[in-house]
Amino acid sequence: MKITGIELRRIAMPLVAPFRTSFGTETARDVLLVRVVTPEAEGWGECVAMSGPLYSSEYVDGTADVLRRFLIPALPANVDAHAAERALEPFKGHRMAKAALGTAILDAQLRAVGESFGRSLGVARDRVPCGVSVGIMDSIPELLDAVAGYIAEGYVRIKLKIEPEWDVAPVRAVRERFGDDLLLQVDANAAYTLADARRLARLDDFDLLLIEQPLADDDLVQHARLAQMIKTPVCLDESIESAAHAAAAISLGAAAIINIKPGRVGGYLEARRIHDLCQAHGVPVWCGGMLETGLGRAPNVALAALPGFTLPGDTSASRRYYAADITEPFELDDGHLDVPVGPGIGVDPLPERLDEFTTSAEWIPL
Ligand SMILES: O=C(O)CCC(=O)N[C@@H](C(=O)O)c1ccccc1
Repeated sequence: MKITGIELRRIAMPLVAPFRTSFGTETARDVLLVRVVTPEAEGWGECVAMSGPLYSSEYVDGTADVLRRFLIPALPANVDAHAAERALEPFKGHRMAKAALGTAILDAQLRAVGESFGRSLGVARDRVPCGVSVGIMDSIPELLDAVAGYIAEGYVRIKLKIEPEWDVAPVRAVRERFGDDLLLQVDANAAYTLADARRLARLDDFDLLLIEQPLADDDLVQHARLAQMIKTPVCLDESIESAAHAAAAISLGAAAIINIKPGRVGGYLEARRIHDLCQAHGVPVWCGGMLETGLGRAPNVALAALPGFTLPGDTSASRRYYAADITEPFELDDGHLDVPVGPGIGVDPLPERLDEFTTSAEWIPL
């Protein structure tokens, strides 16, 4: 495929409510979108990097810079998703930037031949069960109201953000209010250390599906030690940036479950490799979220339909974060989202909505 040019478009998307995690509070997303233009088709990729390097080392201005100065100029004249992945290999890290570019190329490539993303992955399901992520709140009554609302909307799994001083009490309150059958898990975003093991072991009383990223992103050995000290299965997110990381985590016993986020691991080709590796080792995976707009949500829902995704992911409806999405909104139906069936990622930005949220647009001719 010959790329005519690439657009780097920034949009500002207000969140319906502040979203608080152990590393900060989001009230709006400053999103970088990559649009790849070829004579046959256009493709879109959403970069999941946050405004600041708090979830990972990447941040949105940095991804735009590395795309403009290094990644885009490195693309061969004739490119497809695999060739692009090979061409970007020499550049260290910047996986979220690589993922956005690679996804836009993959989307254009699939649209050009009329193949859906799900079909290209070989998924066998046409819809996926959806979980929802619930931020840290100011009080437990407020948390219980929020959880009640999401359960009423049909979400099949609740994930609670936790941090020291907001962990055992909120989890106990949710368990007591909504019963033992509720699929419930927690996400610490690396807020604890091994010194907190005894505190984290108190969560074993609540039959959680998993505890996500309890310790530092760069410490598989400590996670393996913690896994020996608590009953709740350890799930890794920030620690897993590649199939090699996943293999190391599995062999060390640092992860019983893995959260796959295509943006975090450099794109959907690597996400697929991690899925296949985990399936070979009997390690369940689920699809994480980074507050994506519909452009990023669509390929995630297709990915989540692969057989190894046996746990509900953070593939929530658009309305969980946005009053108005830049695509037709993803709507929950009986706790599920339909896998898009159109060519490529299967959704298109709504032009007037996209323009409404655009803060900058830069055209890079190739
Ligand atoms: O549903 C979503 O898209 C968000 C799910 C979620 O909780 N994402 C968390 C995470 O650590 O996984 C996150 C939030 C904000 C920023 C980065 C990551």
